[in-house]
Order: sequence, then C-alpha cells, then structure tokens
Amino acid sequence: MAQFTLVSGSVGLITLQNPPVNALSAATRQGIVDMMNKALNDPEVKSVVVCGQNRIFCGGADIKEFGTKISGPPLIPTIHTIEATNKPVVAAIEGSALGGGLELALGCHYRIAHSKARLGLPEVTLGLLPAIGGSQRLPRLIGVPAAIELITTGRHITAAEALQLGLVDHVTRSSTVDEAIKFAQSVEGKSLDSRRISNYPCPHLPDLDAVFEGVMQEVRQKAHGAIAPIACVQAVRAAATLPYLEGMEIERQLMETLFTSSQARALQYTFFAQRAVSRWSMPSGARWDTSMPKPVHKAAVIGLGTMGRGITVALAQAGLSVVAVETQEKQLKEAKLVVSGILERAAQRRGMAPTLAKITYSHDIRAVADVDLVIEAVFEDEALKEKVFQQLSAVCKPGTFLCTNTSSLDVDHLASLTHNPELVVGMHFFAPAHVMKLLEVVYGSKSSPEALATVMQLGKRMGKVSVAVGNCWGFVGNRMLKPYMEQAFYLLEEGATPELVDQALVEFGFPMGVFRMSDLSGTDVYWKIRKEAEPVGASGQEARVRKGLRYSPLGDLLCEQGRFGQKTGQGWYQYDKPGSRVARPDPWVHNFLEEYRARHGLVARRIDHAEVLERCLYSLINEGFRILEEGIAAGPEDIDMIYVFGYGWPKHRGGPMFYASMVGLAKILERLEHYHRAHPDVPFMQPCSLLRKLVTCGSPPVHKWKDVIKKIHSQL
Ligand SMILES: CC(C)(COP(=O)(O)OP(=O)(O)OC[C@H]1O[C@@H](n2cnc3c(N)ncnc32)[C@H](O)[C@@H]1OP(=O)(O)O)[C@@H](O)C(=O)NCCC(=O)NCCSC(=O)C[C@@H](O)CCCCCCCCCCCCC(=O)O
Repeated sequence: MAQFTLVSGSVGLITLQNPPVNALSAATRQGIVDMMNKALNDPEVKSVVVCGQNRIFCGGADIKEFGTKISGPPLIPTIHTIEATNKPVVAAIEGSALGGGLELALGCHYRIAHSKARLGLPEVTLGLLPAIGGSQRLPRLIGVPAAIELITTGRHITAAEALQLGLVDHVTRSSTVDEAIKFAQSVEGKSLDSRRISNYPCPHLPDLDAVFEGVMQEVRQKAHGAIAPIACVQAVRAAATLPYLEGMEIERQLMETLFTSSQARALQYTFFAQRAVSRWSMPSGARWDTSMPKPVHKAAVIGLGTMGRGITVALAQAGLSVVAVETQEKQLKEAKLVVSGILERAAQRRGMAPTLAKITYSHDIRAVADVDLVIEAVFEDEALKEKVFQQLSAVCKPGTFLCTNTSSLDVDHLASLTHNPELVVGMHFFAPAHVMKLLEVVYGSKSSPEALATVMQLGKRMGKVSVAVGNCWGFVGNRMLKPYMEQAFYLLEEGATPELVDQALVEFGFPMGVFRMSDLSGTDVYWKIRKEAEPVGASGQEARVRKGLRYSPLGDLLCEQGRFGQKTGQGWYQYDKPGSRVARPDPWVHNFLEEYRARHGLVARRIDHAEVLERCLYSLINEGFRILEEGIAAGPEDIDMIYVFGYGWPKHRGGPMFYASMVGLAKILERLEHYHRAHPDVPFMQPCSLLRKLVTCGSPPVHKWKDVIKKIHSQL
C-alpha cells in the first residue's frame, strides 16, 4: 500500500498506493510507517519524497473505515518522526491533498504542488476535524483567520491559492515528482530548523478573544446546529493559545467526541449517498452501467423566465452551445441582459473569459431544429406545455431528447403528445437553476434507458447531484412536501403560529421554516397547484373537509387577501416593503388565525416544538416510505439526496430516510399510529406498509432497506 524506491542515488521515493484516491486505510498507514522507517534508517537515503500513485497525492483518511473498529497504526507518531528527522522530506502534491493527506504533507518539510492540484481540510463536511495535527499546524503556517476559514468550510483550494497562503512552497506545471526529487537533493544536509511547523509560534493576532468571539458567532449562525464547525474553531483557538502538544491534546479530545457522533455518521452517509445516486437503475432493470448516453453538444432552452435563464447559464457554463428561445420580445431582451450578467460575474470570479458566444437567442421555436437536447421551461401551465411539446416534436431533428422542467405535470402525458415518447424525460431544476445542486431526473413509462443515461450525464456535466426518479404527482420532492405543508397548516388551526412552526424547523437545522419558505417562493405557487388539483372550492370556500378528508383552507384564504409573500410585502409574515428579506411576525396573521378558529369553533391549545417536528417530519417520511414501496425512488439514498440538495434538509441529519433510521423506525411507526388515531381523516398519517414491514423485520439499517423492498416487489 506504499512503495519505496531509491532514485537519483540518494532520494527515497515513497509512493502511496491505494486506488482510487490513495486513502489512508489501515494497510496504507502501515505502508507509510514501514517505508518511512526504511527511508530514515537507510544511510544511502539523504532525502525523501512522498507522492501518490496515479497522479493523486491522497484523499485523506479512508472514510469507509469510519464507523468500524479502527485497526492499523496511528499516523500522528509517524508525522512527528517525519517532522523531527534531519533528512529533508518533500511532499509532491498532484491531484488532491485532502484531510489526512494534507496533514501528512504539513508534517513534511517542503510541499511542491502541481498547478492543477487541489488542497484542503474537508473533515468538517464529514462531521469531523483535522485530527492528525492539521488543526494545530495549519494556523501556525498560514495564520489564524485563513486557517479558520479553510477548516470550518472544508473548502478545496487551488495550488495558486495555496501558494499565495504559504501552504505550499512551489507550484509547477511539469512533473511534480521530478521537481520534488531535484529539490530534495538540493536541500540534502541543510538545516531543517525553520521547516518544522509544529515549532512555529502561531502568528500573533491582536485582541484574540474578540476575534474568536466574532468567529464563533458567525460559525454558529452558519452551522444550523452542526457541531463539527464549532469544534474546528475550538481546535484552532487551542493552536492560537497553547503550546503545540497541549493543542494536540485538545484536538484529540474534540475528535473523540465528533468521531462517534450521529452527525458524523449522517455526513459520511451523505458523502457516499451523493456518489451512489449516480449509479441509477430503472424498474425495467436498465442501469447506469449498461446504458450508453448519447453525446450532447448543442442544447436548447424554451422559455426564458427565471428558471429558463438559470438553465441557460448552467448549460453554457458546462461548455454546451445553447439556443435560448423566448417568444415575448421584452422578456427575451431582459433575459439576454440577465444571463450575460450572471456569466460575466461568474467568469470574473474565476478569472476566465465568459462563455457568452456559446448562446444564441431567438424568438422562434424553429431555431432549435438542429439541437441534440431541448429543455422546456415555459410557465407551469398544462395547455402551454402541451403546445410546446407538440411543436418541438414537429421541428426537432430525429433523435433529439425532449425534456421538461415541470415541477408537477405528468411527464407521460407530455411524452404522449410527441412522435417519440422514448426521448422524453423530466429535468426538474430548482431555483436558481445555475446555483442549486439538485436535478430531479424523471423518467416516464416510455423513456428509454439511453434518454435517461444522456440526461443523467448532462446533469453531471452541469455539476448537479442528479437523482433519477419515476413519474408521479410531485415526483419525489414535492410529493413529500405535501404532507409536510399540510401538517403545518393543521398546526396553525390547532393553536400554533407561523413563527412557532418555523422556529422548530430552524432549530432542527432547516435554513428556514415552512412558512418563511412559502413567503420566499410565493404563497400563490402552491395555491395555483392546489386549485389545479382540486378545483372544487377554489375561491371563498372555507370547507375544512374535502372528499371526506381533513382539509385546511388557510393557505387559500391568505392568498385571497393578496398576501403572496415576500414579493408583495405580506404573507405569513410582514416585510418592510415588497421584496424585502426581513420577515417580522405579523399581528394581522395572528388575528386572522384567531378569527378563523373562532369561526370554526376551534380552541387553540399549546403546541410544542416536539409535536411540530413529529407531525411535519414524520408525515413527510411516511410518504418517503410510500415512494420507496412504489419504486418511484430506487433507494433511500435517492430520497435523502433530493432533500439535502434541493429542500434544505440539514446535511448533518443525513436526509429524511436516514434520519428515520436514526430516530428508530419503531418510534416513527408508533408516533404515526398515535397521530393517525387522533386524526383518522388525515391519510398521510396512516403508517405505510413498508414502514410496518421494516419494523417487523427488526428495523434493518438504511443500506439494507433495498433488500426488504426487493422481497416485497418479488412477492407481488
Ligand atoms: C478525492 C476526491 C476529490 C476525488 O474526487 P473524484 O470526483 O475524482 O472522485 P469521487 O469523489 O467519485 O471518488 C472516487 C471514489 O473514491 C471514493 N473515495 C474518495 N475519497 C475517499 C476517502 N477519503 N475514503 C474512502 N473512499 C474515498 C469515493 O467514494 C468514490 O468511490 P465510489 O465507490 O463511491 O464511487 C473526492 O473523492 C473527495 O473529496 N474525497 C473525500 C476527501 C475527504 O473528505 N477527505 C477527508 C477524509 S477525513 C480525514 O482525513 C480525517 C483525518 O483528519 C483524521 C483521521 C483520523 C482517523 C482516526 C480517528 C480516530 C481518532 C484518533 C486520532 C488518532 C489519529 C492518528 O494518529 O492516526
């Protein structure tokens, strides 16, 4: 797992060998310990170069080992030995030096990086902190402010930035290992006293207490309840205030707490789940590894409203030629300005030329005749989308994939209007489409594996976490949101305020609660969807029962007052002016709720945060189990990634299905049964049979659920 070679007569070259990313597994750590001992004890070796096989230095600790009993040697003593030796040790960094990989490099006396290398301490994203000396060496090397920023965000930086920060000594465009070997030879026999980072004093900061107080406040605010960023600040504070070895002891203690935390488990689950969702499958048995994507060089976007503009930007940034079509002249002009502005600002940030020339604009749908793939993003109106699909089917060259950005319409129906329904796929983007990571890729009953493979690959090219799901109302994300929002309305009827419900959800870790979110996206968005789904009683009707089931008209009544949220300055909250982002509790809403309860003979009761969470989240989770049972999502990871990357579910809770497994399926079942007994007219509270089955099977861990689902499907 690590190889030793004597090169150029005096340099011991140690190569980490653990594909694909040379992670520090037990065997690799053993290899490093053994090969380093060999190099340091061999009198022929005058200097050492450490590098990684296959042009990647090291991706850090082996995350697969976490959660198991850790065996193999620790690395801290070896890093101390490296730092203390009088033979110069040079890290030759290609590809990535991340986490434990960078910490190993920080123990070396010199670091030479390839210009394309990426460096970082991303442990925080896995619920951890740099625990083999990184939290103590980095601030000593680059100063406290820069170290805090890197360690608390986990950001990967370029070699150029690393050079600027003083994290690496030299950046090369040629062979990093050759340069490192030459350099190692040039410093053989020279004093290394000034190269041992653990001996450095931490660069002085005036008013250290005030600095850390400010940083802690900021980090806490951004953490939304995650504990690792807080521990990272504490560890850096130890570096800034204590001698090295005492700081190392603080680092160890903090890591001990984080290592076994449920947040670390959730974040590590998310790391693997994010990668697992790219290995999609369809109920037909078609899979990612047996289906060939078609190349897409030129794509088109139809409709340049907010979504269409974001999609155009995302496609252009992915390097595609784009034809952007908008029939309304004014909207087209405005879209050109907005798209160019976004691309120019992004290019400026990256120090690159903008990709404006890749986009051509047209008001004529016939301009898409020669593209490989079209994404329809017109207004969410069924008749309009039907017309666009019929036109596309007539004007596009044979074989063009036709995609829809609908969030709620039936993909099969749109496909049925075209000559080739097998080429039709849903591409559900999230606003702003060039920023949000999630892409829900919806295959219809006729979509071909090739079409799905093509769209999944395009999603990857755009930097999205693309999740393939089946076609049903609301697909996965919005379908699960329905019971969640419904419960929020019921809680208002029963005595809660929008602030109380939102506060419970924010304390859970969502960036904002359901009512604040609804104000942000526009309360009228779901009102329109509700009216389309349920035209009965669309206006002025207060019925609390629809088709024999409980219904809350509160959202409809609010909209009938013209309170469409942030954009109108009034919604579930009040705002200083239309468009303002500062939401304040609104006495008008409290009064509106009291009058509503009085009209319906409802007596307000005290509702606590635990009830808000159980009712909103467990009903959403229950719908997730139904989605799994129906095969709309292939596995719990798919649902979880949709919620983490599209709906603000806190990453440190791993997604709704992972969260359910952490709470305990038996408890979720028991609470759903409890609420269903109290509200038998709310079908979303009726526990789904898959949940019952899993509890009967002894509540297996989340990665085993697929086996139970397979069994159920094979019995059908
Ligand atoms: C590296 C990447 C940037 C590569 O990206 P790319 O897009 O090219 O590829 P993929 O992301 O698709 O990855 C390919 C493949 O590899 C798998 N993989 C990637 N990284 C790891 C990894 N680190 N471990 C295991 N497997 C990995 C990935 O899953 C893919 O496989 P799949 O089958 O799923 O397709 C990118 O991959 C990336 O960003 N990786 C993660 C980098 C990272 O986060 N590194 C930090 C790891 S945590 C760490 O290093 C902690 C250390 O600070 C401390 C470790 C101490 C541990 C012991 C704890 C006990 C406490 C006692 C302390 C004593 C310490 C001592 O003395 O030793």
